[in-house]
Amino acid sequence: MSDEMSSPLLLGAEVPDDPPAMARGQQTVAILGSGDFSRSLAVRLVACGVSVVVGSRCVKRIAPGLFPDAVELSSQEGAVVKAQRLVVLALFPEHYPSLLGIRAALAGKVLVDVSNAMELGSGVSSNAEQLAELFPESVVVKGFNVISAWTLQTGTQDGSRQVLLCSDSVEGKSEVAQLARLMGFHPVDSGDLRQSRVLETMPLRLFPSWRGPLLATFLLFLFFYAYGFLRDLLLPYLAHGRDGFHRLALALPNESLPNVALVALALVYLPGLLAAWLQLWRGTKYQRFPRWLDGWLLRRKQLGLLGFLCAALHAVYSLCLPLRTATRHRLINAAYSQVKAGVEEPWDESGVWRSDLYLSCGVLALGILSLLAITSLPTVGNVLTWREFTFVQANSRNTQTHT
Ligand SMILES: NC(=O)C1=CN([C@@H]2O[C@H](COP(=O)(O)OP(=O)(O)OC[C@H]3O[C@@H](n4cnc5c(N)ncnc54)[C@H](OP(=O)(O)O)[C@@H]3O)[C@@H](O)[C@H]2O)C=CC1
Ligand SMILES: [Cu+2]
Repeated sequence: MSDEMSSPLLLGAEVPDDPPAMARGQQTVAILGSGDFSRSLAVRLVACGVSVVVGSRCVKRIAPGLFPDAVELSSQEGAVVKAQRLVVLALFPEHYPSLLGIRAALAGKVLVDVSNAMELGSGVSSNAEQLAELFPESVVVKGFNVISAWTLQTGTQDGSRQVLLCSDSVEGKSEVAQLARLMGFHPVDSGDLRQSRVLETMPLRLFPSWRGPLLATFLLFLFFYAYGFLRDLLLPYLAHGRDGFHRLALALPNESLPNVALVALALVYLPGLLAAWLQLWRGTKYQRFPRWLDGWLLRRKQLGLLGFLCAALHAVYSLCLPLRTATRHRLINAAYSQVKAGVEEPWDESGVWRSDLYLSCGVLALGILSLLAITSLPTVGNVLTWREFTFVQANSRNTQTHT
């Protein structure tokens, strides 16, 4: 588990901190549309000391009290005229052409497109690119589309602080970045307007970076489970008629899980070694890795967290072992046989030691793995210095020797 970002887009440079051209309170931002997104954004901006004018097709239809008192309501054109530079389009993209009537007013303004794609891999050009074509005299910046109206309103505490921005205009992008920063977000430069194709489909993708690791973990589990089934249940049954099929539900998963955890952990560290080896072999580090390796490197954190999940499940399963009826039965049976055989003190020194050491190693390994998992979370990783982070990551790797 390393500090890798989960998407190539997130690798974009942070937008540089410009000297504030428009300080707090001095700028007026126009928002076109009076729907959910518009309202949430207006509330947020007002709270951050930015003056807001909302442009609606019909101001009278807006319910009183929907927007904070500080927000000025106006016609679409009126709002655009009042805005110094930034005009946020809180409308659905199919309504962009309806703005052609106020094209002259929009000229020279920065249009912030917050829309999302309707389906994956639909058109060739994105909403933002189409907008730029409709309004060639305006600057188009794509952004905020991965932020929900809810996040805008409740603040930025709940994780999603990043605002991905893209535009062909560096200046426009940095103006929007400033606004995002003012609202407490973390603007990230995702490149030129072509990148909007990726940005717009992001909210539609369900855990994109988790799919591969989940599949790998599932297949690994299936493999170890099937192997355990063949070796410990089916073959003894066929060879000696020994019926151990009651182990299918708890004992067998419990034996498969640590194997999956270990292999997943190995898969976390393997691509780094492969990458280093490839760089040495090529004699340069300024060449791109093959796609499969790139994808693998980017998904190390997910693999590691899934490995951690398996290890944690293994711990819980192991704690349940003594609760099984089968265990109780075996215990009573052993006691009975012992009484029958007249044995008084069956203390097995090496067996006792082995079981204690085994459990102790398991607990330690899980503890270290937890540390690794926790420090790989961005919120925790951020409070560690780079040296501290690598120290934890490298040392945990060296001590993972469980089972
Ligand atoms: N809601 C969310 O959580 C998020 C929304 N977005 C994006 O924000 C944009 C707006 O979403 P949202 O606020 O939820 O949508 P709503 O349906 O709530 O609001 C859309 C607004 O568009 C305005 N509008 C302008 N022209 C037209 C027209 N011709 N026909 C109908 N409506 C028109 C209307 O305002 P009026 O009548 O005042 O003109 C209407 O209130 C979308 O592109 C969406 O993808 C992005 C991220 C999150
Ligand atoms: Cu174990």
